Amino acid sequence: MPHQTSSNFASSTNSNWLECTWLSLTTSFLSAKFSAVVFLFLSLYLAWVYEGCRRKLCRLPQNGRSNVLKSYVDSTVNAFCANDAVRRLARLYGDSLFTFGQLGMFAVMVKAKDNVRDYCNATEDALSMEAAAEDLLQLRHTVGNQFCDETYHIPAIRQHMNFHLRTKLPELLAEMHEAFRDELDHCVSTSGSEWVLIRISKKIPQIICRSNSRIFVGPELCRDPKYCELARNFTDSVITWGALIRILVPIFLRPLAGRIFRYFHRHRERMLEHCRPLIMERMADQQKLKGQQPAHEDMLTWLIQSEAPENGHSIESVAMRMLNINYVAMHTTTKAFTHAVYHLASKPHYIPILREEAETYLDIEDPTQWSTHSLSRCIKIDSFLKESVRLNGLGAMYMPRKIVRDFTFSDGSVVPAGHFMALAVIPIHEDPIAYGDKADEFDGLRFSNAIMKERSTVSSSDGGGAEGLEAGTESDSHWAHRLTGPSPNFVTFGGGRHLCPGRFLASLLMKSMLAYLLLRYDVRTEVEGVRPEDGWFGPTSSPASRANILPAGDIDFPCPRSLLHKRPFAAS
Ligand code: HEM
Repeated sequence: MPHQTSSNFASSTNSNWLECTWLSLTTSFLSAKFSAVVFLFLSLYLAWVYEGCRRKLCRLPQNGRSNVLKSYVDSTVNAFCANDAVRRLARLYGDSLFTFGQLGMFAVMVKAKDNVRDYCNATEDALSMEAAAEDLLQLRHTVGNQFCDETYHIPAIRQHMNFHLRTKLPELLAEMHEAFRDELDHCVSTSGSEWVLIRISKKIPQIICRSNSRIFVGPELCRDPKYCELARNFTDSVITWGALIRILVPIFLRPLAGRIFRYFHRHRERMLEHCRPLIMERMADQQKLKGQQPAHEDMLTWLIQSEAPENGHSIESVAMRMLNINYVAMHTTTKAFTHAVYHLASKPHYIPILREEAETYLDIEDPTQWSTHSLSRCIKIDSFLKESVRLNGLGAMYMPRKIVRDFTFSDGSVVPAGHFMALAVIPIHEDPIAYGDKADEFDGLRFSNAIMKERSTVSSSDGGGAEGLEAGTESDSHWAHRLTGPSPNFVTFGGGRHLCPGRFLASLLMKSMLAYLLLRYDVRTEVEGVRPEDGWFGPTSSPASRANILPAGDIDFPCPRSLLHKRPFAAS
């Protein structure tokens, strides 16, 4: 190996040093140039994004928005306190439209009574419910086009299900009765003397799912635990993942994220697996009977009887509609009823009042004997449920719509296309003009008292005494005060074009369940008189129990549970 001399070494070190210096000078010059270029592009990009956001924001109503940065910060902060933020903005801007930010998404909020009317009556080509659902929940990616495009489940509910509710009620009640027994009776004391802790939020979804499914898919499938699990959890997973995809995933990656979601959950395939034999049976039924009474009167039959979509009633199509019906029916009713049970458990002075009404109008020994007529006479139970959903709903932004073309309200306010709009349900439901000074306080008999007051006014002006209008009869028309009666001041079931067609079923089931609970159990919250607080994330709220993450057996866990105590069967 040749040895390097010191002079050689010195000269080579010198030349290396020069080379290195030259190289590092060039590199740093180039990297400075490169950094400058990167910096320039980044600044331009940020300026472009800023300008885009500014333009996007500046077309929205001035109320509720500020400069770009603050608006985006506010929209993130609002995600953790949507209820208080909406209340504050509504107080600040009165009846005017205002902009409400939620995790980088901005919606124009509507509150004034006349604006609510315009909003509810707007056509789909101006304010689109479907586009809003697709966009906000990414439904096309998470559940596919067929789920979004076909809508024949709406006439199936409106025309067939509602028509058959009266005759299907005994089945619904029988299933509810069985479900209550299966879910609660083995937990509660049979002696009727001890209080037993029950995590009621785990029980209510099972009872509602079984009862609804009894008239959707019949007696076998409604008791299948795997089917019930699918029917119960579908909505929550679609809503949660849809929102996460919208917030976190860039547009071009969303189809992939949707595929991954579908691959893991397999909602469509599981629904098909469960329903295929039943749908085939109903289809064969339809062909044989030709106009006669079908052997199975349930939602699957009603779907097949509804006007066929473009590609006919394929098995896949009917299964998708069933999935869609579970999507709208289960979590709404579950949340609404859980809220009501928490109100009842924390305000036990209502129990004797409501129980007395149930004992007066309903058969206390056999709930399957209850009829739509006898349930409609229970106006105090109806009122209690309505008051509960008035104050504790599904969230802060109701009936979201995508603005397809610029929309003008009758008061002249214009909102630009491309944005979202929603009803500010909290200030609407807490409006002192509609509900008086104590609008934000729970008064379980608010609506039944209003009905009684109107009745007494009508009967005294008739001069006919009380006999003209027997308390609790169906002959009088006080529908505005009923749970199912929509108005611009009560939008729990929506209003106008998309008014909930399932509200009669939801109301019947919730009234039956509350009456059943009152007739058979005592109920109170773990901490007496304290209603478990609702959980909020983003614009959605849930009864507190959703935060319930410890095993049900852990009775020391301080999260909300209800205490149920079995009563002797016919005790008053
Ligand atoms: C307490 C329970 C329920 C609540 C609070 C509720 C609430 C609502 C609301 C607010 C809307 C209007 C949505 C909008 O305009 O954006 C709606 C629509 C709808 N609901 Fe319900 N709902 C309940 C139960 C049910 C049940 C049990 C069914 C089915 C049997 C059902 C089926 C539907 C359908 C199909 C629509 C869409 C109607 C249309 O687009 O024309 N809902 N619901």
